[in-house]
Amino acid sequence: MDKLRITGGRTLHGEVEISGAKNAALPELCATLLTDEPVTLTNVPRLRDIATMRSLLDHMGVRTATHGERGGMDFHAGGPITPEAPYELVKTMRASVLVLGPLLARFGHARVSLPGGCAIGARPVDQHIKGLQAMGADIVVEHGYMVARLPSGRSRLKGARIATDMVTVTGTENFLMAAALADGETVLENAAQEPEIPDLAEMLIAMGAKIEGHGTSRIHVQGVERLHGCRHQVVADRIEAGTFLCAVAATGGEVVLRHGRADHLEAVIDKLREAGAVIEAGEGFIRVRSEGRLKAQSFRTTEYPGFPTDMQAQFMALNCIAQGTSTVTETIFENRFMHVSELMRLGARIQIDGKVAVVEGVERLSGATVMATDLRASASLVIAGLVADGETIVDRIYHLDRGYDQMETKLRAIGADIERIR
Ligand SMILES: CC(=O)N[C@H]1[C@@H](OP(=O)(O)OP(=O)(O)OC[C@H]2O[C@@H](n3ccc(=O)[nH]c3=O)[C@H](O)[C@@H]2O)O[C@H](CO)[C@@H](O)[C@@H]1O
Ligand SMILES: C=C(OP(=O)(O)O)C(=O)O
Repeated sequence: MDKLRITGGRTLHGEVEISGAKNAALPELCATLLTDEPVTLTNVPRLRDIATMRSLLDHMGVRTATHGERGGMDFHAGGPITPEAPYELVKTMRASVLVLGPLLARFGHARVSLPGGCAIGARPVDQHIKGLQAMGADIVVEHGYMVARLPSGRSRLKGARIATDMVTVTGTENFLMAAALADGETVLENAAQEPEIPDLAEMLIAMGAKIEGHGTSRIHVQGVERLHGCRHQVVADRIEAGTFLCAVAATGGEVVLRHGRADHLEAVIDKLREAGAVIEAGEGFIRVRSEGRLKAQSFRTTEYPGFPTDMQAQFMALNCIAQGTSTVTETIFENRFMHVSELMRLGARIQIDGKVAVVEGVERLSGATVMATDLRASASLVIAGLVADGETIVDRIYHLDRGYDQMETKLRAIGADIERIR
């Protein structure tokens, strides 16, 4: 099993290219199921989750290929498609639930395994099921599978008003894709506004979908009978960019993130500035400079445009060595503090009380062997390892490979002492 060996204490200098967003690319790969014409995506990141999603599409009969362009991938769901997502292929990736909407919308039936258990919380899919039922689908859960079909006599989902009990990102994406091919108008109330949603909507519009209001909490979709092929560039990964910003802020140094979108990261950038980092941004770049000890920042995770839960662990690593005491409140997932015990093995002082972690900044961390428990927890341990004295070994980095495109190569290029070992 791969591990990372990090020797801490180096400042970071240079440039990093930010990859395409995992959380935009995953629904966009699923959207290729909506048409029998070829679709080209560019800027698809090289990640384990993308490879898993590609295997799932291959299994269904979609022809997939990579090409020379940066992150270029071609998809063609023009032949016979088996609308089934087996457990073996979906167990490691929750985003596999995103094939349900497109399969139902185009083929009228689907059999999709419930996604596997996830360390950060229970993560039910009840809202996905309820919303698609409101669009006329019959869905039963049996033997661990969602078995969905249209009632006899119907060939398309029907437009509906869907108001979810909470804001759900992949739920909104499933409904968008399903509604694009439905009969009539769908209105999504309480829709997620994360930048990955408008990016998916832009792709669907390029395929011929009629969508308005994406990027707000109310989205209108006028269903069309068929969608055509398109070419779409995956938006830059705001969480990868935020992770590098926190890494440089914590270690000190000056780094430019190419393709970074500061407008998608305002909540994180505001906190980094308050902490003392200097951040400038322009068209397609973000520059971060940091020296000396930062001031700890309290924050609370909320839906976009609030502070993203996917940046909580990385910012907490920074708070561990900042001056002062901070509170970190996690409101989205009930079990997203698993990095805390590992950060404490490096010398961090943290106490958890329900949804709140109280972090007392210390002057230094000291390297140790730690275990990654989930994707962003892994990134927080890497940041902590970069600032800790001596050697840190981060074990189980298959979590990191799910969502970061060559993280150690990018960090080494800006001066980090980090290597992958087996
Ligand atoms: C592939 C992808 O894009 N993943 C992101 C997506 O996950 P994902 O879309 O799975 O997260 P949601 O926005 O759906 O989850 C928000 C909350 O709603 C709950 N919920 C959700 C759906 C449902 O049917 N029932 C239910 O109870 C969840 O358990 C969670 O507590 O948004 C999360 C919140 O920004 C991010 O952390 C993930 O990185
Ligand atoms: C939780 C995450 O991803 P997923 O929803 O794919 O598990 C994440 O990207 O931080």
